[in-house]
Amino acid sequence: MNTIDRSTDPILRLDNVTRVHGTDAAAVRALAGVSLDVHAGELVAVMGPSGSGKSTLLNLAGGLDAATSGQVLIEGHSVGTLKGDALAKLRRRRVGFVFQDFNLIPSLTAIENVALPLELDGLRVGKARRLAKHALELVGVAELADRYPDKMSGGQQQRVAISRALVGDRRLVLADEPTGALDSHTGEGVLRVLRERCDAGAAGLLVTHEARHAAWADRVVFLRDGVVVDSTGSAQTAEALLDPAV
Ligand SMILES: Nc1ncnc2c1ncn2[C@@H]1O[C@H](COP(=O)(O)OP(=O)(O)OP(=O)(O)O)[C@@H](O)[C@H]1O
Repeated sequence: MNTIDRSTDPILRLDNVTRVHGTDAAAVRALAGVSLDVHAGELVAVMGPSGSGKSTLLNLAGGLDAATSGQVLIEGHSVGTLKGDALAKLRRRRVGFVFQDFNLIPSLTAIENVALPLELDGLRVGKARRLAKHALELVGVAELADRYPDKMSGGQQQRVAISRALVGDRRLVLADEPTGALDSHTGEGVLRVLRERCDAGAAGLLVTHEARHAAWADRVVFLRDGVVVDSTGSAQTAEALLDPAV
């Protein structure tokens, strides 16, 4: 882990963000007044019980969802003011997502899936494929380059999805339980890649239920009922909060 320069602007800033899903009697306040900065070089773990707002936080951080109030800034760009193409471009260029359910496109091979965001951005196919190959190598699945998702195990699909999140020069990497489908050895490998990407200058948010995964992070933000109840440098403390018996 490296020294984080907090004197510069953060790559991700959440400023007093509230998100209410639904309206009237059905309204659920998933996040309430959350403020969080994630700087270049920093990996922040987000922990908390089911329903505490972790996925909502990640979706807002990546511009997949809009805040009810407050502001989300990615590299200084206010996500709430962007619409349509401009928002899609910001997400494609600056944000890498790793979802729980992979979201690979079934009709594309591994390398095509990874190269797609770069090609959408106008990179020439050859260059996009070279970068995609490198991203697959990083997580140890280069030999799967020409395989389709339905011919891969869950763990292999997950690693291809991680390659897609890391390809190019995304400065913000958002991962929701990225090791869910992996055995513990492969899972650790994926976290190491995420850690290395942050050490190389990206900012990362990692949602996890496991304290040993949170231990890869520089600090842990603990959510309960949509509120940050603790922000700590130690995964140990977070573990104790999750389970008072620890
Ligand atoms: N689209 C939605 N419509 C209505 N309520 C929602 C919606 N999305 C989330 N919620 C509610 O918002 C709250 C936070 O949900 P969220 O999925 O962010 O929690 P989480 O911590 O990620 O949970 P888990 O660990 O189970 O994935 C929950 O009460 C959930 O039911």
